Amino acid sequence: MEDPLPLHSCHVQKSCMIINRSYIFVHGTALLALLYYRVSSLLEIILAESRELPYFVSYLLVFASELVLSFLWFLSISYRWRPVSRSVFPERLPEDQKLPAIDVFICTADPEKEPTVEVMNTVISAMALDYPPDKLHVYLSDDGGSPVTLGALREAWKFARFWLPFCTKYGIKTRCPEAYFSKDDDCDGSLSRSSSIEFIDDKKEIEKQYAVFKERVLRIQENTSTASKDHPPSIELIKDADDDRANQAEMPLLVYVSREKRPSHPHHFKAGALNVLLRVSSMLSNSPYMLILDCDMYCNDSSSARQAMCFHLDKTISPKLAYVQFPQKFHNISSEDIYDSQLRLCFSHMWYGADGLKGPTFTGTCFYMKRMALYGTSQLQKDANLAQLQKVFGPSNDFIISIYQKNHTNGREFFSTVLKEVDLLASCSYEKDTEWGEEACILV
Ligand SMILES: O=c1ccn([C@@H]2O[C@H](COP(=O)(O)OP(=O)(O)O[C@H]3O[C@H](CO)[C@@H](O)[C@H](O)[C@H]3O)[C@@H](O)[C@H]2O)c(=O)[nH]1
Ligand SMILES: [Mn+2]
Repeated sequence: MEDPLPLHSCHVQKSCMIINRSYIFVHGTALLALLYYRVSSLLEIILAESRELPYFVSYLLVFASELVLSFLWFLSISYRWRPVSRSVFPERLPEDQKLPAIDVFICTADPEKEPTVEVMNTVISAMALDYPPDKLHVYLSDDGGSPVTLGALREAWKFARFWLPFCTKYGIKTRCPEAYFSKDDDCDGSLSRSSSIEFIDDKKEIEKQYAVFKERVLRIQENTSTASKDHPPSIELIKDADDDRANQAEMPLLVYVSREKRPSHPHHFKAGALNVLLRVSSMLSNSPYMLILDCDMYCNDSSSARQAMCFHLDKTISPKLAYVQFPQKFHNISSEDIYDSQLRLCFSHMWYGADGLKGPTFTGTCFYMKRMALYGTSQLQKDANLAQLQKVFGPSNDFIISIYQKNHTNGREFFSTVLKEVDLLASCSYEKDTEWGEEACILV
């Protein structure tokens, strides 16, 4: 059988590489000449009979600082040595039923510091990714255990019921509602022009729904108490009031997860929250890939999941690939951004160089991760017994089974049957005396 067509291609940016290497050669030669000059002058000073101590010390300090700067420059060569760019071919991906499932992990901690409407926009944009809904599972971790976040998430689900079909019907590109409605043009969406009158009516209607959604979230914020550092685990499957399963099948799974927090136990901030999501999701969906997002991010390209799969499913690189990192784009930054808080240098330049050597740097958000890469199972002996596995992964046998099972499930059907196990996996003492945080974990 013929090899399938590659899902992605990688090109070395040749002209850029030639310019970079010429520059490295010129700069490197100048540096070597400078170092030669410094060393020989230093020897002259040492050998001279009338040596002035202050002059000698200051010369030494200047030389030391030049050595440090030269070393830093030397390290930066790696970003210029072999820049590459990659193209993806999502049209070559297998058909929807054969695509692997994805769990989306979103972390939030405090509704007073992280505006709830924005957090919900992140959730909605993830639910609206262009990916089969039965293969998409969105988990919101709420470290504050706040009724505000839970109430708002229920409202987000209700709004998503209108928003998702609207995006699909008109091929909307910007699937974060706040970003979509704050744009002036009506041209987002491949089908918006062809059926313009219907589109304008539908857009007005969905805009009204969005205003209602925001209003309800603001009302929830007025009436309920906020974040706490001392609360039991609480996991809820978000669904319609009538729980009509057939109807809900068109929606991704949406789960609220608030892990147990006690002042006496370390919670390891975002990394701790992600590790809980890793365990809890293994009981409900166990998807082989995960998208990790901070609560102030949104998916600005709905095709990102399919693009990521072009790398994860490409047999030429997938065995060695742990994550696909997307760049972060920053908004609301001062127009006088003199320190480049947008990190443009990183995303538009350094990553291409890093990718040409070993792969781009991990930024802690906006990446599609392979679940198995986090469990560290390759380090384990093949014939490890249950006691050894519990030492690594903790006391839950169901969780250990899920690691080796590898098949994806849809927790909507059996949520109530795994609730007890899920509570154990989200408890604050679960990782005690295990290798979580060392061998099996997310560290961000
Ligand atoms: O106890 C905590 C603390 C934070 N978070 C969440 O973690 C994310 C990042 O926290 P934030 O305070 O916004 O940190 P930043 O400095 O903005 O984070 C940047 O830098 C971190 C590493 O330093 C990365 O992990 C982040 O992805 C990156 O956006 C947010 O969604 C928080 O809600 C939790 O879930 N629990
Ligand atoms: Mn942040």
